Amino acid sequence: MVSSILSSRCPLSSPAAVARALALPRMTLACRFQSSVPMPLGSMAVRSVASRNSSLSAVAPETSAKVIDGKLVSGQIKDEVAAEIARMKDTIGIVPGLAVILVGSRKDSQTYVRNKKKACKAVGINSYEVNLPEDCTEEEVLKHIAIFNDDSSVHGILVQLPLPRHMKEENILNAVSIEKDVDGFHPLNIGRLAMQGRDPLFVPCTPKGCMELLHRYDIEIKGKRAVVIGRSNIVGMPVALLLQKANATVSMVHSYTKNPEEITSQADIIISAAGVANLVRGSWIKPGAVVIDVGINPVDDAESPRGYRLVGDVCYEEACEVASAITPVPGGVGPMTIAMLLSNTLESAKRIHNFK
Ligand SMILES: Nc1nc(=O)c2c([nH]1)NC[C@@H]1CN(c3ccc(C(=O)N[C@@H](CCC(=O)O)C(=O)O)cc3)C=[N+]21
Ligand SMILES: [Mg+2]
Repeated sequence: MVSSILSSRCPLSSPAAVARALALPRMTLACRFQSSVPMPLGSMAVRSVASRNSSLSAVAPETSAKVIDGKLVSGQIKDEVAAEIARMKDTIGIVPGLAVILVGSRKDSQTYVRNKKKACKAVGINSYEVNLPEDCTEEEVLKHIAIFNDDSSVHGILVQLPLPRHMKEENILNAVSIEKDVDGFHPLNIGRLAMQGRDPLFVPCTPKGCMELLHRYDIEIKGKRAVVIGRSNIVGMPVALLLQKANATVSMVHSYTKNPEEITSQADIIISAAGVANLVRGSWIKPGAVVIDVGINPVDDAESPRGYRLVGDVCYEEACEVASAITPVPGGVGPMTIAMLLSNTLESAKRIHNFK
């Protein structure tokens, strides 16, 4: 399965992409790392155009990273999940169910929820959705969680994050039954993830998706140096724990890290979840390193129908010339997050109904 994936290469950039890159740095480098990391804006644009031009004329294929195709792998995983769901339905007549609670009307959250529902449908998971207004009370959300906790047709419960500011995330996440916590955000599941010799009932979807990509591309983790950029509860922290459990030596880089480039350039594996476009430059990456880009940053783009497009945390074109393998954005970790949610929901239904 992997051989066809392994041969796909970083695409050469189009003239339009070069033009966009010139406009990019000014918009995107206002990041929280800026005070600690000197990033010469002018030289970046010049350097990246120079490297693009050379790659347009003649680039040895060996210098271009393998693309880790999350879209492709997520499709394989969805097929596997769909087959298991069909087998379960045929054998015991049970169909897995996922309940999604969305509070407020953030456009990005609505898009994610819509995509999750679509993905459920594609693999045969029943999905249930509750939409609550931005100004509803915490009690209202807790009430719906309680209903889903007690509903035997629901095997997974997901409360879309972020929640409105007036709610305490901890109270909400605490209320989800750990048996149905397909996001893996319940403190008990996180606590077990952190402990040696214990396993959570669920591993958070995005971190699990990153690990699954490394595994399916036969990238060794044991004994390797891994650097995680960002320390969020939903990605940075849990993915660092998973890497550690897989016997990597793990460092965390965050907004208070002095000279992050010095740390990242020692890494065999970089997982970036900072939420800062173009943070990770080519010079931050050790030649041959594997780069997993979790960033999903909107940048203005008049040519795109939505008026913006999504980029990761990593300067993709620069990284392609240094890394041995890299995930694109879109088409990398994003689709894997959804595939892992489906897989966690199936796993939950199998466990609840003791289906092997
Ligand atoms: N309780 C909770 N659980 C989550 O798992 C959760 C959440 N809250 N809040 C927001 C983040 C973000 N997230 C993504 C899911 C899919 C893509 C995805 O499919 N991205 C596509 C393309 C997206 C596009 O083009 O719009 C890609 O990268 O190729 C991205 C991001 C889940 N999250
Ligand atoms: Mg992606």
